[in-house]
Amino acid sequence: MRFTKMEGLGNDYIYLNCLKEVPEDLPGLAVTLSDRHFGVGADGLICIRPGRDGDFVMEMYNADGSRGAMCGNGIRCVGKYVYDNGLTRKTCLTIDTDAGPRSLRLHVLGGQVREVTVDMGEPKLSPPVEVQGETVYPVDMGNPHGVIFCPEPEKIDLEVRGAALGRDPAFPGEWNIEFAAVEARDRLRVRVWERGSGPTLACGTGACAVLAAAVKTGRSDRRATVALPGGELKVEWERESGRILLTGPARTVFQGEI
Ligand SMILES: N[C@H](CCC[C@H](N)C(=O)O)C(=O)O
Repeated sequence: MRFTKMEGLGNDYIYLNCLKEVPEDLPGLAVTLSDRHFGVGADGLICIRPGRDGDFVMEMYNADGSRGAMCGNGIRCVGKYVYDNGLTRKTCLTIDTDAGPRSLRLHVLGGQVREVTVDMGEPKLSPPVEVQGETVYPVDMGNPHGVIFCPEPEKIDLEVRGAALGRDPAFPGEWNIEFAAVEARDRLRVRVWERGSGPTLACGTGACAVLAAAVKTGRSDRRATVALPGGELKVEWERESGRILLTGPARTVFQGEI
């Protein structure tokens, strides 16, 4: 089986072209291939399938085999994959996800996609909750996030603190947890613990969740740069449409066969 390893700000997934056939036991395959010692190594597995309402379907699995409803870094790489591999010539396309269809605009340079803008839809914010002594801002980006503002996210032990919060009974089904510092009204610094994958170098839906919570609480403007360990994402929460636009890179690392 051929695969393509791709990354968006170091949030790396293994991509399978499932347009014609779908391997059995995708959750099990996600676990096996994501292993960074005995497998290919990744934050999870993404299968590209024929579109339902959109042009293609993105089916995403975390490294522990659990299904993810939406993936901001991953969907940018799906856009790059289908264009660079000649599966589409469209630079504006729709990708179906478990969280619903998402529109992409591919920025092509030299015949290859370098950067992608994704319409991530409308964030759904709930009132803050006090959990384990933290004020957590729940934001649904099609997947569940808990945002915590703090002065130095870099000092957080994500394996301990992120896991404990993400698995708190207050958050049914486990949540993705972001620790965010506000550097300026147009710049946020974020560290992420992802359910099903652990600490990651970046999280696209998480970056959107942080911006939404920061705007809602008066901490930031509607357009900001979100700086993560793997790099920077541009995020804008449009006042008119109420939707969040996410812009960032997408890169192919290597192709392989298993
Ligand atoms: N890394 C992804 C988010 C994965 C979320 C996944 N951990 C889940 O919700 O199960 C992103 O760039 O948006």
